[in-house]
Amino acid sequence: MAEARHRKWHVFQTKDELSVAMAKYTAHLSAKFCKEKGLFTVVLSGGGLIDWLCKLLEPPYKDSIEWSKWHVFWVDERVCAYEDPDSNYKLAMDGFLSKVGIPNKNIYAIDKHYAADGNAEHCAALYEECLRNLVKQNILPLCPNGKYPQFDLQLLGMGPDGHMASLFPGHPQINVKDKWVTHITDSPKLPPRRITFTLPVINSASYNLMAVCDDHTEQCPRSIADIFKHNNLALPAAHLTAHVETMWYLDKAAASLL
Ligand SMILES: O=C1O[C@H](COP(=O)(O)O)[C@@H](O)[C@H](O)[C@H]1O
Repeated sequence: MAEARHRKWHVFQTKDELSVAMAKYTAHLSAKFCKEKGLFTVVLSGGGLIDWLCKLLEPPYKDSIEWSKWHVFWVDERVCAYEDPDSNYKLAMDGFLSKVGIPNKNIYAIDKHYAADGNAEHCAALYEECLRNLVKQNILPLCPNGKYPQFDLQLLGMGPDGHMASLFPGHPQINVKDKWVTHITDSPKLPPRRITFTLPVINSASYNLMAVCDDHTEQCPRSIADIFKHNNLALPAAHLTAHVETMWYLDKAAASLL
């Protein structure tokens, strides 16, 4: 494992090895937080990540993880119907969540009706309200500065252009600090309407695990090199930190320019 500034990282020879390590990391934190607090708050993203979580559906994890204590959120969501193939909720439900015993009430998706209507602003406001209610119910704590919710683990991905969640290079959402959840209606990656956690919320998590596997574009390894060698803050993913640990899992191809 390598470490620089606030970042730790591992490079894996294959996606399969990355996936095994991601399952181990997640299972370890699940056991730790379930023991300490009686619950585990996990934030998912969309994209390739859900595929790479598949090892959690295999022994020894599938039967040993205390799924009933998980509370699941999305760091960003595409504002479309739940059934739409673009939906991050659908991706996670079909590929992961429907296969484990997490109670439905512990799965916090964006509002179904505003999502189907494409109303990104309302979806963001209601998702923030949902998080604020969970703080009142003591399911989500606030981070030490008292301003933002603190999730136990966020499982993040990075787009080849260096975006994370739905914070895109050159778009103003990266600067929003007075909200927990904001929205975008002109995302450069389709679909255009999305909601996203703001950067201070993302960085308030106890543990952030960012997984990046090259998708055979030249842009992805270039963005990784830009972040790791030059700390190029024009790329939103370069801003990633966490309260306890910021871990990057890279496959060999994504790390090829390091
Ligand atoms: O649009 C999105 O893209 C990013 C990265 O996805 P990937 O397909 O390059 O793995 C993802 O993390 C985010 O949640 C999603 O909405």
